[in-house]
Amino acid sequence: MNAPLTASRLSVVAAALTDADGRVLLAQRPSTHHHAGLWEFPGGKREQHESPLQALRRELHEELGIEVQSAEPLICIPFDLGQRPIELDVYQVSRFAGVPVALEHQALHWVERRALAQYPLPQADRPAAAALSRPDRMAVTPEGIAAPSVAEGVIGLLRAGHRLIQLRCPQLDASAQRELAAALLPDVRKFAADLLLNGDIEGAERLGCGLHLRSAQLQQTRPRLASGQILSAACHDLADLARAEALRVDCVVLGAVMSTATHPGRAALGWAGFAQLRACSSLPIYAIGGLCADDLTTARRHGAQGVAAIRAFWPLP
Ligand SMILES: Nc1nc2c([nH]c(=O)n2[C@H]2C[C@H](O)[C@@H](COP(=O)(O)OP(=O)(O)OP(=O)(O)O)O2)c(=O)[nH]1
Ligand SMILES: [Mg+2]
Repeated sequence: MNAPLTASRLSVVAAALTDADGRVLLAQRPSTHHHAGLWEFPGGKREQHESPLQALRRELHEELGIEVQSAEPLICIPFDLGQRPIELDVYQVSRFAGVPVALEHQALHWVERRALAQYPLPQADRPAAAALSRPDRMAVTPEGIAAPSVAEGVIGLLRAGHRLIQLRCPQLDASAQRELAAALLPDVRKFAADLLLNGDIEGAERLGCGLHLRSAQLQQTRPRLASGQILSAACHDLADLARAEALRVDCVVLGAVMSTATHPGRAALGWAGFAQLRACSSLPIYAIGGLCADDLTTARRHGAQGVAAIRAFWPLP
């Protein structure tokens, strides 16, 4: 199945305004507008003669009565599933003059980042809410190394600031991988991080940790996980993304974006191919395949939550 090709997307700019406590401003759309009553990031359609930042300044002046002083690109989300394909270009704005007033919206709320997903948002905004509240890197453990070295490497990842780690140990049997996860969980929790157990549904259910579904497991029913247990899934195409969405996963890993030494035979999506698939899903998506931390800016520009990688993040030689 191919993603539908889109000649042009409507260019929309929006702002994640943040206050001194890091909360984000959500605005309730007017009752007369498309998506009435849903909560959004203030902004609007970019006019032809405008740059994204000029459009953002104008929209925030019109809608909130504030003057933007600086804006950093957060994520640019191509999204083709709505009434009209859009490209939602979201900027983080922490410096502005004035106090936001609802000049066009029904209401304004300053929202804790973790609570953003609890608001009814337009589908296209879901990846932006995730970009504001979840890690931009997923570190995956390398195969072929002994359990003590995996444990040492995972502690190194936590110390280096990684907060989302997928434990993938095809060299161990399922019970040894589960044992390793159980031993690592106290440290993972101490760092307020999440550990995703690769492929072991029963293990994740028992240990109360996260779970990363292999693409071959996407046909199954939703695992019984509590709301704090992150569910992610490996996806390679549109059909995988649709199944992951039906399973209500929290995020997916999509690739390969670049061809890699570990999967030489698999055709690479390239960033354009990645964005085309991204546009057909409302899930937060980590890009994988020949990528490293230097690719984070490019990843965000193509609508990715961030980058997933094995060797690029692994702290041991
Ligand atoms: N501003 C904004 N628009 C969004 C978000 N998410 C989302 O799907 N959209 C869609 C809704 C609209 O179809 C389109 C642009 O919205 P808009 O209604 O704000 O446009 P505008 O401010 O220029 O308003 P108007 O001139 O049409 O009255 O983008 C979001 O977070 N913020
Ligand atoms: Mg608007």
